[in-house]
Amino acid sequence: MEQILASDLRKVFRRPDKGPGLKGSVRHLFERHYTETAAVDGIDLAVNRGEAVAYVGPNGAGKSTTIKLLTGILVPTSGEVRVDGAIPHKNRIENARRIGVVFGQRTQLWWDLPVRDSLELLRDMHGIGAKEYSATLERLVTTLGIENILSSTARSISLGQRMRADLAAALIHSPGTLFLDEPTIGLDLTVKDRLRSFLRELVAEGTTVMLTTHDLGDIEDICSRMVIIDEGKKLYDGGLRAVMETYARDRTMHISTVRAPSSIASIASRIPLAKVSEGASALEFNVSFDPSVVSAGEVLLAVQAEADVADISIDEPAIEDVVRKVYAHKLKPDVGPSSRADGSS
Ligand SMILES: Nc1ncnc2c1ncn2[C@@H]1O[C@H](COP(=O)(O)OP(=O)(O)OP(=O)(O)O)[C@@H](O)[C@H]1O
Repeated sequence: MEQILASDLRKVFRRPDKGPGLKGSVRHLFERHYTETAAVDGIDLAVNRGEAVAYVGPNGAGKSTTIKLLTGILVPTSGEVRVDGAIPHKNRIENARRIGVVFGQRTQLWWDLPVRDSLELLRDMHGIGAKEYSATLERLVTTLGIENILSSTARSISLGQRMRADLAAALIHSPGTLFLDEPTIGLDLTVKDRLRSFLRELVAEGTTVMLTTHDLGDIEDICSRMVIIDEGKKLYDGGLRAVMETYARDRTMHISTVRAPSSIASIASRIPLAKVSEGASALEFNVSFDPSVVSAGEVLLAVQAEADVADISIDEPAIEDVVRKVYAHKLKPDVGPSSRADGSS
């Protein structure tokens, strides 16, 4: 059954178009001009229960606006939206009881209250029974590792701790649908891993997750389906694997050396399956490779045989590049939950 349903969903923002200075403001009083932006422009979406969907696109594509429409924060200009059977902006309280929301940049914790008090306030707001509350709290505290921050105020904890506490706040009422907007932004790798594996567990248990992120690692770890939007319109809806294998394969290793390598060509000849290019200075160069063909370890061994390596870093493809490539090559959309490109359901 579909947990999230959007049909020809549109949201148009209207901004006053004033000329500069006082003259512009006065003229606007008599002659009103507006600029309209269709932030969400005819989106159709059907997400099944227990599905984890990555909702991605470049800056300004309309992701946050869609999430706001699905969570009832915004009212659509036209079209239909339903989450777990309810119309979010018409049944705001009912909807809030059934969904969990994490906006990575904001917190729903009370800033000056201990985390435990915030969770208790949410318990009262959602009318959760004592037994159910203590069982859910115990699970969240253990899985998210937040025992030692329960008595600290949200103001006084680190970003990683706050994100985990925020996730606990979003899940304290055991929602069936979880909306996550950049949930791992600014977190270190250990905390990211912990959050990602917890989210995988929830999905396996049947929670529906809609994830907005610029982090390809989040997407690969949590989701099996990807929806790409740009300028408010859907560009791709289908299996994640098809997109990743076609457009997000290559990694780039940036290498800096103690002495300038004698020849880039001789490095390239050792790793014919990779592409070697010059770097920003004579002491740097880059190797682009497909990890399914040649591993990072093999690349490094080949490089070390020719150059005195001082430091390396490896870039993952940016989500913006993936979107650009999907757009440029028109990867065939595989719309609909029952016909994923990678066969997942
Ligand atoms: N309240 C608003 N009033 C006017 N225009 C808005 C408003 N909110 C968003 N927009 C515009 O709608 C478009 C989509 O914005 P939105 O925040 O949904 O994009 P996004 O995909 O979430 O971007 P980002 O990745 O930068 O967060 C943008 O052009 C933005 O300027």
